[in-house]
Amino acid sequence: MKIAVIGVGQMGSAIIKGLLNQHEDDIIGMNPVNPRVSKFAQEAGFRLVNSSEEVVSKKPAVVIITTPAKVTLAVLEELAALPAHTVIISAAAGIRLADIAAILPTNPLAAIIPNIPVAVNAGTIGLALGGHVMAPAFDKINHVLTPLGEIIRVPESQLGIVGTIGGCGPAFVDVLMDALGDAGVKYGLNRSTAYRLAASMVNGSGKLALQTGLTPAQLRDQVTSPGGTTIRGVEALEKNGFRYAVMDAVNKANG
Ligand SMILES: NC(=O)C1=CN([C@@H]2O[C@H](COP(=O)(O)OP(=O)(O)OC[C@H]3O[C@@H](n4cnc5c(N)ncnc54)[C@H](OP(=O)(O)O)[C@@H]3O)[C@@H](O)[C@H]2O)C=CC1
Ligand SMILES: O=C(O)[C@@H]1CCC=N1
Repeated sequence: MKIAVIGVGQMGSAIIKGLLNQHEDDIIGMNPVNPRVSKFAQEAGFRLVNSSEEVVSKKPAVVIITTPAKVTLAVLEELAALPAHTVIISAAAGIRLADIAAILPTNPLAAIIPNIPVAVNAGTIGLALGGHVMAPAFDKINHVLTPLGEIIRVPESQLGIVGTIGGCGPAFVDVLMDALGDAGVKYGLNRSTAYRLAASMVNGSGKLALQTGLTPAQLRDQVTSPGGTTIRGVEALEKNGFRYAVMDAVNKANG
């Protein structure tokens, strides 16, 4: 399938890596030319173009927009001549499906908020469908997104909070892993061992939650042995407002 990714920055690159890992789609990236993106295209092995006209002329089956929100509608205007069957998937946080439909009224539309782990096919992708998504378009959306990670389908009204937890969340977890890494170094681990330990622990905790379906509180209770060490750490987290700090991070990012 011919897939164009418009905006080959952090998110666009992660999506391209995830797509190239999994199947042999024909990937076209579109980005203003610069050494960073040229090097990435050469190393990863996809075609790079630098104008919307070139994207339109290639008649892609799916276009994924990962440009900054402030330029996204202008970029979509440039893509208005795409064939009506081209599915448009916008990953630009804050751009509404209605705004896209005003520019591309006949194309099947979807809005997503992916996250950076799509690069290793372990992403979390909030998905809201827009107009004209009949079975063939839905199949194309699934073809593109399923290999990238878990799809959380929600009404568009919930895409903001899904994007805050799923899309911003990796940065919050990265802060946690960074702090755990520092703590490991304080107690004598070398830095790479400390980071590997933290990442593996986060990976396993997520996997256990998904596979068992237990609540976070139930899982925490499995770890806190009576009179043991973990409950003392949990007490310190409560004393220091960890739970509120996390909720307030979501408040701020979602605001
Ligand atoms: N990063 C993330 O985890 C997530 C990001 N998103 C969304 O993805 C979008 C991009 O974010 P992010 O990747 O972090 O930002 P980046 O700044 O890393 O990437 C944006 C890319 O878009 C390119 N660009 C700018 N203008 C145009 C244009 N007119 N045509 C084509 N390409 C253009 C930039 O080019 P240049 O090389 O010149 O800078 C850059 O490569 C945002 O809308 C954001 O909301 C959504 C979910 C998660
Ligand atoms: O920071 C941002 O604005 C984007 C949206 C979700 C994750 N990154």
